[in-house]
Amino acid sequence: MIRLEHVSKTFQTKDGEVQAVKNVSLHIQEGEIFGIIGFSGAGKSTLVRCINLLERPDSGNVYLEDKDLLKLTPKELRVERQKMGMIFQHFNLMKSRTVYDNIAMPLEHIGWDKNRIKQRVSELLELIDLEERKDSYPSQLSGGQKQRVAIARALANNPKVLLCDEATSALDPQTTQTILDLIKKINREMHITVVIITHEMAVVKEVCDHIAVMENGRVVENGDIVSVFSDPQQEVTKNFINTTNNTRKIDAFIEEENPLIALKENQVLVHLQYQSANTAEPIISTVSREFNVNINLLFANVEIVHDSPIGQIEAIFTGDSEDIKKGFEYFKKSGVKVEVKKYGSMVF
Ligand SMILES: Nc1ncnc2c1ncn2[C@@H]1O[C@H](COP(=O)(O)OP(=O)(O)OP(=O)(O)O)[C@@H](O)[C@H]1O
Repeated sequence: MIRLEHVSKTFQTKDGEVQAVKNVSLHIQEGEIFGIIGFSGAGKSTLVRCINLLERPDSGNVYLEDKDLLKLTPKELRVERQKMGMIFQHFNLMKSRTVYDNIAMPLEHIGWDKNRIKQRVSELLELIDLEERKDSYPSQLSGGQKQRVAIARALANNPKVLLCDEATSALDPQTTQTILDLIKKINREMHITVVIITHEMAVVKEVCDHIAVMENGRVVENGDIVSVFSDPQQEVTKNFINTTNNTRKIDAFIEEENPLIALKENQVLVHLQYQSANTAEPIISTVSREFNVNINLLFANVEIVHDSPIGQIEAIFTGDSEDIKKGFEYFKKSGVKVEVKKYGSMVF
């Protein structure tokens, strides 16, 4: 649906050149919700603006349904752009226009007649559940309501793609959830491909099928959401994942030599990770029973990513080193990942 090939974008500033996007290639499939995540300044906004050519890349190609957007005439590009709606962190609504008029605006621009506009706007007001607020002005709406109006405006012209630039970053968690539910509904029921850029892992975890992680203008990791969550490769990805759970607490405990994890000589501190297919409890009790290893759970966390539970456990194992090793083998055979975080004084 959308293909970026070797896209780069550099800005000239008074302090010199800023390479915002460096040689990025991505393929966004039709019908998916694709998340682009990265810390502030990673280049996410610039990249997403290269998709609809709000920013023109310096080099590379941008394809929408196999059309190379950079090769189109201005008139052809206007037609292709209509296939992409966009929403923003601060909604970008026209303050002097009512909800109805904000949604109608893109349709007026392309010359629809009043009756056709009226019918389309009422469909959209129903979709966003704001029929009774159609005569309100943006200043009379909450943040979540404003974003719903912005979504309706972005969808007015029946686009095939919805680009969301930090669309929930200005909203509280509960309102974020209602906007994410609406985006999911639009994706599933209207078959609109969605690209979400965000710095919030919780957003990605909730809605995305696929994720690309950006750092310093590059895409450093890219894959389906469950694979990236269950087996992150890059440090930056691990940091993002840890923002949604408490496993990084254990690293802080290790760092500060917290007494909670002071180990005796026959103990090790272990991180276990498992997926839905291998629910941990029976495996833990089997290892404990069969290999005579005492397992004391410190933290446990289960993330539901795309309806698939991914569990993380921090535990202290106590026992003979040979038995603990056999226990590790049993976990690995059962599909549970094992990482020793800290040793007592035993030798493996
Ligand atoms: N129009 C511009 N002119 C000059 N520099 C720019 C421009 N737009 C972005 N940049 C710079 O490019 C880099 C990437 O910015 P970008 O906004 O794409 O990152 P981001 O990941 O979206 O971050 P944020 O979430 O903070 O918006 C930053 O160093 C930024 O200062």
